[in-house]
Amino acid sequence: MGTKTAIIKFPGTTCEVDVYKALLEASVDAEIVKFKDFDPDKYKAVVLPGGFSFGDYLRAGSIAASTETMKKVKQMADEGKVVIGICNGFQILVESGLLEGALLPNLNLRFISKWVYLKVGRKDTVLTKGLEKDIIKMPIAHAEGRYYHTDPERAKRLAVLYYTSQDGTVDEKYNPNGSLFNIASVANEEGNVIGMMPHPERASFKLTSPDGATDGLLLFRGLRKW
Ligand SMILES: NC(=O)CC[C@H](N)C(=O)O
Repeated sequence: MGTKTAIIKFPGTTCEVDVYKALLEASVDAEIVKFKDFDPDKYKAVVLPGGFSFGDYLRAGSIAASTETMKKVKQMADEGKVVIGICNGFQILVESGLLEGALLPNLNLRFISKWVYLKVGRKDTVLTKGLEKDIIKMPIAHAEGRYYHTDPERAKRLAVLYYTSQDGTVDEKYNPNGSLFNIASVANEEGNVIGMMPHPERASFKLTSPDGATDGLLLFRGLRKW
């Protein structure tokens, strides 16, 4: 089995270079791979970065979800390897059934781009295990990020990050898109498959964060430790 992390690029993926640089900063050995060239045996982990795969046609993530590539990613997940979806990557993971729930259009039907505070609900996942902070800060940038699950109890069980105030109050006031229970991220039970709407790669460098926040890097270091 390979030791590298694959960053998979579909047509329309836009965040692969940012993710690559952030993983490098977190000392994770990674490379960008075009979706058709992806060979699962070469990797121990996969990141599906953000963007607009296949132009977000039908629903964001739905066309990428039906590719042969995602069958291979599912096989990796079943073997216990790591699968991480960021923003459009999260949309692909729910569309392909690797994660439960759905990502609906934002309640205000607009693309929302802003920095948010996030409360960490689960510390048994690849990205949050051993995380020293309980509240982290990162930007969101999406039009279809309203998390929904038909079973509210399951949603609570699987939730990893919640939109919150700076001091950790989870309230509708701090819900940017209408997500169920303010959920910004969910993982599977095992914690090896995780999706999140916020962009950790955009909060990994002091130079490009408004107040020097590098909480995204803490999450990527989780992958390194795992
Ligand atoms: N930043 C992104 O990954 C964009 C997500 C997605 N295509 C949306 O607009 O909902």
